[in-house]
Amino acid sequence: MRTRVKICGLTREDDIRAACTLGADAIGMVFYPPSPRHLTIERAARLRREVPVLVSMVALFVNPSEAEVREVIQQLHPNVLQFHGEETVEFCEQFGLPYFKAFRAGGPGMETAQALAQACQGFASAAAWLFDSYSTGYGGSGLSFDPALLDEVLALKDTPPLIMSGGLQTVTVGGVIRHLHPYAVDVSSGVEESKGIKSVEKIAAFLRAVREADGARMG
Ligand SMILES: O=C(O)c1ccccc1N[C@@H]1O[C@H](COP(=O)(O)O)[C@@H](O)[C@H]1O
Repeated sequence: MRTRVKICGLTREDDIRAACTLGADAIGMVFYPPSPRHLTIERAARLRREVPVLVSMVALFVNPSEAEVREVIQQLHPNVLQFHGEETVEFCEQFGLPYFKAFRAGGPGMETAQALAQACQGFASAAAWLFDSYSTGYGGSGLSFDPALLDEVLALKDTPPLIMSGGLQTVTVGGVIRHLHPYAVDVSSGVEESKGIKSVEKIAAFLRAVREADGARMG
């Protein structure tokens, strides 16, 4: 199966058009005010029109209120919700939409492979488990993490699909795909010129690297 690609933290129409034209499977929009990639509902509504049918729009939150999530759902009709904070499983499930639960590997309560696997198992209803590095800003940091922290997760049976993120770049994504065989990869900083400003060349190179790694895996 080919590796799906989510490009996250887009803030410009041109970047969304380019990412979708080049073959991204999902576009992430950030609804977390401290992030330099944060979008207001009004801005996101304009960007939403650029996401073509059959490409997923993922709405990313960090410890949001229920009302904030409902407002985004009502106004923007995301295909998937991504929860990147300390949300509970009950909170994530209540919206009736598929959701990705992000785990910040190496962070509080997830310092070991065993603790990380235990944290994940509480979210069996997630559409995917997403693995990011730990950073005080919650994500989009460009930092990677030690893949050994995933050892126990990879040994689990019947898990939701796994999405790898955390400082992925064109030069590193191939190795991640070859070693971990994730369902998808998620990138933000690695395809940017500056925070929130994507580079079409970097997006193209990243997608090329994913296809090359998939080609090598499938022989
Ligand atoms: O993109 C952000 O600004 C962001 C803010 C808060 C939480 C998560 C955020 N993005 C997610 O972070 C990871 C890793 O990003 P990077 O490639 O290391 O920059 C990714 O899953 C983004 O969806």
